Amino acid sequence: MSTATCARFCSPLTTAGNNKAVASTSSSASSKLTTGTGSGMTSAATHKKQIPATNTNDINTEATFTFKLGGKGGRCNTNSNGHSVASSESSDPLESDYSEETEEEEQQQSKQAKHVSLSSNSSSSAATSRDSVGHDAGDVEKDEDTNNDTNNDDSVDDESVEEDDGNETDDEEDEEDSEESSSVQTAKGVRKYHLDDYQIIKTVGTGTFGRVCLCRDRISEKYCAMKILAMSAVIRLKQIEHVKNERNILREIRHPFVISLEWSTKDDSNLYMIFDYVCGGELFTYLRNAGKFTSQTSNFYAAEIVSALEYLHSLQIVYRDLKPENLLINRDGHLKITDFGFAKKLRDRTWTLCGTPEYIAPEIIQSKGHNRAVDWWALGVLIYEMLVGYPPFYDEQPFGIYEKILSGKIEWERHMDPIAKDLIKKLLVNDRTKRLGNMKNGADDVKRHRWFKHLNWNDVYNKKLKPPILPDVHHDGDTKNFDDYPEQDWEPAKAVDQRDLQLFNDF
Ligand SMILES: Nc1ncnc2c1ncn2[C@@H]1O[C@H](COP(=O)(O)OP(=O)(O)OP(=O)(O)O)[C@@H](O)[C@H]1O
Repeated sequence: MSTATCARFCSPLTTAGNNKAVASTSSSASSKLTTGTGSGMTSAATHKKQIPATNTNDINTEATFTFKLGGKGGRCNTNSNGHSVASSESSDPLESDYSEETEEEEQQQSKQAKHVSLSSNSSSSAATSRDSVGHDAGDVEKDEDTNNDTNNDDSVDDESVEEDDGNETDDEEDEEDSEESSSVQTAKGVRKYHLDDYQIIKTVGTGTFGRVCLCRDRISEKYCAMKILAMSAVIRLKQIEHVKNERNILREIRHPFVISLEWSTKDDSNLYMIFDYVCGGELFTYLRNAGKFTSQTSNFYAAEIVSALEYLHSLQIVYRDLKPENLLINRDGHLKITDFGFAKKLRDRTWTLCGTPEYIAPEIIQSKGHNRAVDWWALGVLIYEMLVGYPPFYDEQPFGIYEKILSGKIEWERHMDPIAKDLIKKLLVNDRTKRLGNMKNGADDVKRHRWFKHLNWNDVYNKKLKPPILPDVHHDGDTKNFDDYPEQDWEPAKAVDQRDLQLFNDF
């Protein structure tokens, strides 16, 4: 990596509903790009914008694959606050990758996509970030995928149509329950949940549509995290189906390294999701503080992610937003993957452009249609970033990042663990049918790689490995590992009208 800088754009954040930027006393609201060495950074938010400087003498360049930058590709849009979100060009707020597309629609998309050049808007400054980007399927192209992709026997791609993974997991809620309360079967019997059960304590994170607050369940006295999404913002940014996907998928899954959704509800202005509170903060912060992780530390986190990805993929869920910002560390030092905003259930491929520029797989950039293989690609990027301190494909503009991803050139640190390097190379394979994890043995191929040779995977799942980092927390509700966000700026979201409310009927 020839440049020492990496743009980690931390965009201004919206308060729930009023679309007003949270006062920039929160350092994460500033979007200045900085150069750093990993030391001397003062807050988690500052770390978010820095990538340690590279010693250019310490690297050599090897091409692991070569691919010509094609003329087609996707465009990343950003909202007015700088958060990158699904395209607002889609005409229908309900249109999304959740619905099954007809052949005619796909042809139409293909035509539209021919007008979308990779360079078009992708260099928007706001998208120069590690924010997730999403793009409605309506603007992307179905690729015939006649590449050598289909020639490999190990390929798990088939030509089946993407599943309508709509709200098939929805349960009918008890009709007597009001919007803001519902009865849920718990281990201790049926519990009638109500929003008033939760005492909001402090904001610990903000996102595109609202914020995440530490709160306390007055009944169980447990700390939890409440994600509050302003419906008006979700509608405006055409993210209705992504939010429903997130909730539906979270309701279906349970895994030691995946965030647990306890309950979800809505009123006439917000959607609410209640999670376990993960008090250690983001892996991202620890990585920026350390500069880079040892092979052993990286191996520990990678193993927990492999375990989680294997589980998600077994349920045909592709996660699509793997990055250190979405990995939280629990009090016990184990990981919890959070933010399922781009997760999707699918049988084969999907065409929605989403992810985070540095972590996006080539087939997403090329609008080839993508599947679970994108998660294995992102794992390769993540392992590299943990070991080196910055991602393998970096540029100040997304276009530059995409060019590098497609070029296949990776700069390797001279003293990098050769076995880890071998795994990364096998994950960062442009041809997804030859990518480790996406071949006929699935996750087993990754689990059997030499870098993981010493592991007993049952021990991984059962949290028997010793975590390399134990967060500094004094109690379960400790917020010291999160930034401070000004609470006084948080104006209540405005209620949406009945028509808009109906869009969330099944939430
Ligand atoms: N269960 C949790 N426990 C502790 N902190 C959490 C939890 N869930 C989320 N957070 C914090 O809140 C932040 C925002 O959460 P999340 O990424 O789910 O929101 P989002 O609206 O989807 O964000 P974005 O718009 O960036 O995708 C996280 O980065 C994390 O720091």
